[in-house]
Amino acid sequence: MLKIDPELLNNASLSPHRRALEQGYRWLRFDDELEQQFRAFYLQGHVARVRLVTYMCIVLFLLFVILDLATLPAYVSARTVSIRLALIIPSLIVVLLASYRAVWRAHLGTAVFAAALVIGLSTVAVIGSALAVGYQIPYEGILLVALFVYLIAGLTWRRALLVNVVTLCAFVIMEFWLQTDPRARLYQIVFMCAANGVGAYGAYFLEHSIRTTFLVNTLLHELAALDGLTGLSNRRTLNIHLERIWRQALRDRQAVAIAMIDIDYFKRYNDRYGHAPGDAALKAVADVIAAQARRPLDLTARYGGEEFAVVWYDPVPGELRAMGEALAAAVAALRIAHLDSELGSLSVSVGVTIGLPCAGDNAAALLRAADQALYQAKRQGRNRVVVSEPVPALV
Ligand SMILES: Nc1nc2c(ncn2[C@@H]2O[C@H](COP(=O)(O)OP(=O)(O)OP(=O)(O)O)[C@@H](O)[C@H]2O)c(=O)[nH]1
Repeated sequence: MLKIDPELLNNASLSPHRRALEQGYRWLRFDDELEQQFRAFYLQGHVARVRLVTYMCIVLFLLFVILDLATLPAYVSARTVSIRLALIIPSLIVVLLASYRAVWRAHLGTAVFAAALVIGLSTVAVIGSALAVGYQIPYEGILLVALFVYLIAGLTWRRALLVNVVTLCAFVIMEFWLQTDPRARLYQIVFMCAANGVGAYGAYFLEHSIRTTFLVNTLLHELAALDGLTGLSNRRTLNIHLERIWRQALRDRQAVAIAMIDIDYFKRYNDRYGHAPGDAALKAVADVIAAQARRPLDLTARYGGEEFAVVWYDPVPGELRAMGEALAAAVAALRIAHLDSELGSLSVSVGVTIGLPCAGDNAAALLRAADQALYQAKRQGRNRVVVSEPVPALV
């Protein structure tokens, strides 16, 4: 198993990904929501490979058809070739189609699972159909299929195990039914079980590592993009997001608004109540701020210390003040006691501004204008909202 650096876990926020890494996933399953995310990640990384492997399989099975026609008596090859052409090749074509059609791609995993099942059972049928007419054909092909299903097909471990257990059962039944040589039967069943053991063991560790990679990837992304204390975006993410939606707003001829929010007298709060309650208050304020920007292109960030930013894409200009006041009211509604503030409870000052992007400008001017509005709110006595004039030349 891959060992995770404990420092990485200590620094990451308490996300479901961190929890999964701490709790482990020896049964190769996460909680429902995380499992869905993992499946999407797994599929995304496997589409190209599954497609390539499917082409290889089609070529391989067509070669088997040629081999059957060249080496087997006609009364045997008539059976084996028809199974390969009527069942195996069509199931592989379905997988190929699912890998190409965007609308079907969500079902690619199911298509591979069904194809693997068809291939496993058809291979048993190929061997059985020959045995039924008294002809022993090499059974090694089915060992190849078992290892292929575990290690190459891109199936999750549980699905690969299910396919192989079903195939193994069918193989054992077929051997007892049609195999007349008890020594051959014993050897073939033992080798099938051994191939399953080796395949299942290898596939387990492979998927465990892929799950670890998925979790660590997400944690690293969180560490780079989010603020560790509040879980909001950090300043770097804010800047990247702002530049991105600025360009989009320029294309769509839409406005962008920013609110800068700063907790009032937070130094006094820390001094009176201590740093840990200060952290808890920051987190509570961050949570209510996060609830004020929910549309896909909106963003809430911790700008630094006790200062936050909210970005709204395409807001209604006449509602800017109301949006700023909603932020301040949501914080006031927390009723966090602050006896060293005139109000007796924690409050925020808010500066809001709006801009309509023009070619050649950038979002920094908007951020500066929101910061100046916040500065004015502080100078005017705190616990208030100042809405600045739209950024000149931007609106
Ligand atoms: N507990 C805690 N405090 C923090 C954190 N980040 C910054 N601070 C504190 O926030 C305080 C900010 O103080 P100032 O910049 O003087 O602002 P203020 O006391 O809020 O005064 P005004 O903004 O003018 O109302 C400082 O005491 C910082 O130590 C943090 O992550 N946790």
